[in-house]
Order: sequence, then structure tokens, then C-alpha cells
Amino acid sequence: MTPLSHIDPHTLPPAEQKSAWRSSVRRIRLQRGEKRNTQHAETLRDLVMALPEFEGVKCASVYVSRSFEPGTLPLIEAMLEQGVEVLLPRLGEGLQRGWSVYSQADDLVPRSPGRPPEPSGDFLPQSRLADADIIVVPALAADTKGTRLGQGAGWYDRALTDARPGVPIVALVFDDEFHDAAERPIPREWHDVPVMIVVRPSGVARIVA
Ligand SMILES: Nc1nc2c(c(=O)[nH]1)N(C=O)[C@@H](CNc1ccc(C(=O)N[C@@H](CCC(=O)O)C(=O)O)cc1)CN2
Ligand SMILES: Nc1ncnc2c1ncn2[C@@H]1O[C@H](COP(=O)(O)OP(=O)(O)OP(=O)(O)O)[C@@H](O)[C@H]1O
Repeated sequence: MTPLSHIDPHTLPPAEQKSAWRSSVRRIRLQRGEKRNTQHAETLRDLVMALPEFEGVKCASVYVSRSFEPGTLPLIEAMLEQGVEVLLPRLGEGLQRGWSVYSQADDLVPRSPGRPPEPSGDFLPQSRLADADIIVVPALAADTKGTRLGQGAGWYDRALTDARPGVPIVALVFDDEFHDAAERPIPREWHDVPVMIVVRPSGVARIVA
């Protein structure tokens, strides 16, 4: 039998390479302290709101973070305070894609087990994303070519097909989840929608085409 160490992970199909990446990132995320995450969430808020792309934004889409993801609650709250309409992911039957407008923090609760917190407002169709002037997406990792690794449901890749062309797509990751594509490229498939900006606690990276 071939020892596992003799299998070059780069020869695996991209979907399988992605699974291996996900397991590794998830393991590391579980070890990160919650206090640190709270500080990071405030830093990420400040960095996103200082982006030149954020100027004049009237409608934004942001994910609602779970405990081990880069935090977005301070960002969502700050956007609301500035009068921005914030579209949050809303899962319908199965994993049907939709959105609801953010109104208040205590309205964000998991609507069923295994799902991220969601608002209770009207269920808006997937196409409503076309209103967003900036889109903040979750990622387990991102690289310098703008490739993003998600949780593996293809939810955002499908949802992003409704974004207006050219609207900034911003991924939030922790520092050690951003990689130089020349050294550690994230496996990319045909359907993967690249991001234009990667924000991590240590700063902003712009993807150059
Ligand atoms: N915070 C956050 N929100 C996000 C995402 C994310 O990665 N992070 N998503 C990124 O894509 C979308 C949701 N993706 C999801 C993918 C799978 C399951 C899921 O399988 N959940 C349950 C069963 C779901 C059900 O049918 O009720 C499970 O774990 O078994 C949930 C959400 C939109 N919102
Ligand atoms: N635009 C699309 N059209 C059809 N199928 C898609 C599309 N985007 C993704 N998929 C399907 O979803 C599956 C998961 O995709 P992928 O591994 O890229 O998810 P992800 O980007 O990590 O997750 P997410 O987008 O939910 O954060 C893929 O196997 C693919 O078949």
C-alpha cells in the first residue's frame, strides 16, 4: 500500500483539495480564543468602513458571523448606524438563497439547528443582491489571486451571480488564512467567484487582476 505521505495533494481533484483545506482551517479556528475574536471583529469593522469603496454605499450585504468566523456584528451595527441598508443571508426551504434587511441585533438568532443566525424580516429573493453596493462574504481562506474558499455549500458562489458587475466583493479572513497564490494557491473551480478585496485583522489586501 502507498503510504499517505507519498500522495501529492496537488494531484487530487480541486474539490477534494478544498475538503482537505477546510478541515485544516476549521481545526485551527476552533483553537482561537473568543476574546481575540471580539477584538478582531472591531478591527475588521474599522478596516471595512475605511475602504474608499465604502464611501457613498447605500446598501451593503454582510454575512452574520458564527462564533469561530471573522466577526461581523460590529460591522453590521456600524453600517446600520450610518443609515446603510444591510442585507443579511436568509435561508429558505433547504438552503434556498435569500436576504432580509437588518433591523436590530436581538433579532439575529439561528432559525434552525446548524444554520447561522438570521433576521426574521421579510424573505427577499436572491436577486435583491443586485441592490448591494458592496458585498462582504465569509471565507475560510483567500489568496492573492482573489480565490476564496467557502464552507462548501456553493451558497455564496450561486448568490454572487446576482451581484452587479464591478461591485466590490470583500472577503474577511484571519491573518494566517490569507495566502500567496504563487506559493499556496487555493484550489479554484469554474464556479468560484473571485473576490476583489481581502480584509484581515492586520490590514487590507487588494487583488490585482
Ligand atoms: N456566517 C455565515 N453565514 C452564511 C454562510 C457562512 O459561511 N457563514 N454561508 C456560506 O455559504 C451561507 C449559508 N451556508 C450554509 C451551508 C450549510 C448549512 C447546513 O448544512 N446546515 C445544517 C442543515 C441546514 C438545514 O437544512 O437546515 C447542517 O449543518 O446540517 C447551513 C448554512 C449563508 N450564510
Ligand atoms: N454557480 C453555480 N452553479 C451551480 N453549482 C454551483 C455554483 N457554484 C457552486 N456550485 C456547486 O456548489 C458546490 C460547492 O462549491 P464550493 O466548494 O466552491 O463551495 P464554497 O465556495 O466553498 O462555499 P460557499 O460559496 O457556500 O461559501 C460545488 O461542488 C458546485 O457544484
